[in-house]
Amino acid sequence: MLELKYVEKSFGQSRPILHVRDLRIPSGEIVGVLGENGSGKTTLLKAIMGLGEVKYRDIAINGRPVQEQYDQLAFITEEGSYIPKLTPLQYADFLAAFYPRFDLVYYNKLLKFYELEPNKRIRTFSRGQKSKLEISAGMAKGAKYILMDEPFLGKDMFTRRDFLKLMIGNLKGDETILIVTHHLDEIETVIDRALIMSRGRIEADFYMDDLREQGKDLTAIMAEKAGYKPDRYKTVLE
Ligand SMILES: Nc1ncnc2c1ncn2[C@@H]1O[C@H](COP(=O)(O)OP(=O)(O)OP(=O)(O)O)[C@@H](O)[C@H]1O
Repeated sequence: MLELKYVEKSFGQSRPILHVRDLRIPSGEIVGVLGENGSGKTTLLKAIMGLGEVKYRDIAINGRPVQEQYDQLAFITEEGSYIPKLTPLQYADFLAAFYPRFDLVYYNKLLKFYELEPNKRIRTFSRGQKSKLEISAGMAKGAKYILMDEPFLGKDMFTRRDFLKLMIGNLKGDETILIVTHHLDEIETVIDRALIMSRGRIEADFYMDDLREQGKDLTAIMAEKAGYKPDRYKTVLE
């Protein structure tokens, strides 16, 4: 169970960019973290990871502070958590030392699948290759809590589909996954639960089965929660 009792982040005197209270995510859930640009999704994931300063932070995994159990967490981000001066194979040694459940066989399979050169320095990889390495490392850590910030960014449709299939296919069932994305149609059938963020708060929190029972889909509920006005663009053209 990942439990955010209270987390708040703000810059100066302005309105908090993150303000979340009493959010509980039981083990094994795949949760989509959704919302408009600037709604606080990345800030939420970073707060869980303990990255960046926050005003208040009371977050626990199974009742113990997150900072005591970073080996349980993997953060997959476009910014990259790899060590650029290392090669993928050297990086594997580092990962194996830090993550007790690191799966070298799976990591090597992913490197091969993504056609990543194991003995080339990561810093010399293209943006897309670095991103694939980030995913390979993140998925092979054997972490129980996997936080993904826009894992689809800059990836073509087939790479996105493969990634989802690979991710689902390798889960053991007790992993908790938080996935920030704007690709609603692609994750709609993958996630169990959705959080919709707005202005740093969780505006909606629901299970996909309940949404389907109501005959709604993610796009409709997002538009509803965001107060999307289909004609607003016309104010620019007038
Ligand atoms: N250094 C900063 N100073 C002031 N405001 C900041 C700073 N960094 C982020 N913010 C603000 O925090 C808010 C939340 O940003 P965040 O990156 O979490 O949004 P997001 O939901 O991930 O957006 P996107 O979908 O565009 O990636 C934004 O309104 C952003 O302007």
